[in-house]
Amino acid sequence: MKTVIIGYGTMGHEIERVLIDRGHTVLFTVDAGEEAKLATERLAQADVAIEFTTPATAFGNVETCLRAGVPVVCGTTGWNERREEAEKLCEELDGTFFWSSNFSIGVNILFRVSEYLARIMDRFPEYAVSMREVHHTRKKDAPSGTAVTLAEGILRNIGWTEAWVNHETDCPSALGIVSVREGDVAGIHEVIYDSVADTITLCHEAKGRRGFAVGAVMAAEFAAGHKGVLTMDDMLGSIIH
Ligand SMILES: NC(=O)C1=CN([C@@H]2O[C@H](COP(=O)(O)OP(=O)(O)OC[C@H]3O[C@@H](n4cnc5c(N)ncnc54)[C@H](OP(=O)(O)O)[C@@H]3O)[C@@H](O)[C@H]2O)C=CC1
Ligand SMILES: O=C(O)C1=N[C@H](C(=O)O)C[C@H](O)C1
Repeated sequence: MKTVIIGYGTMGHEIERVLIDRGHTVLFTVDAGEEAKLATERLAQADVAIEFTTPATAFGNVETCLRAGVPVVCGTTGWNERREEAEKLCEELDGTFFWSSNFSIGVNILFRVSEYLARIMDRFPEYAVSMREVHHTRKKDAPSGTAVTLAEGILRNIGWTEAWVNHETDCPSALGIVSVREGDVAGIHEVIYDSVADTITLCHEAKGRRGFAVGAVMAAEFAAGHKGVLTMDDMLGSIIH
């Protein structure tokens, strides 16, 4: 598979290592200030592009790939307000756009388990639900994209919750997400149900960034052979359900 890596930072470098390990070719990488490399005729030589940049730049890069007819896998978080626009553009152009807030297999298992637990907790309003996420200090967005996906899954399944807020709260219908930034933490996510009797905690801790990169490359392999707006459910649906 001939790939282009857009965003040659921490994830871009990790993804490059995984691509090479899996026998793929990196045609070129693009970092901030190198956007000229994304000329259609160059980009169009790729089977797939993998985009991990910043909340402010993700939409533009996804649009460029779609207009060049190149399937794009995007892991950038913090640009939810423009994702629907990207999905519409993908449909209009009959392209391929695969986004996930978290490409690691472990977190995608957590997403499923959390929704399952939320369906049970719907019947136990004596619990309060909250979340905590911890990441490195370079992270630009809060709460993390993964925390937002987890929160959306909980809100969909628990009738006594109404909205998430990005701080601690005593409001019983709100899901408070606490974001902590320290050191070089790769990513910790906790979902906590607390009552006077006990506490139930779901926790995922990434041991590094390899798991995100392997998932993103698997997504690129999948995207290179599929059309439309793709998700981890499309890729893993038959395995994790
Ligand atoms: N979905 C998932 O599984 C995961 C998602 N992420 C997300 O991926 C994103 C990137 O994370 P990470 O690699 O740690 O961040 P980094 O800051 O290490 O890397 C981002 C890179 O993108 C570059 N960049 C900025 N603007 C552009 C542009 N217009 N075109 C091309 N490159 C550009 C930056 O350059 P410069 O520094 O010079 O600005 C930097 O090198 C974040 O949104 C993060 O939340 C991270 C891990 C897993
Ligand atoms: O910025 C990161 O590092 C990460 N970002 C993603 C997120 O916002 O959820 C995924 C992972 O937690 C690492």
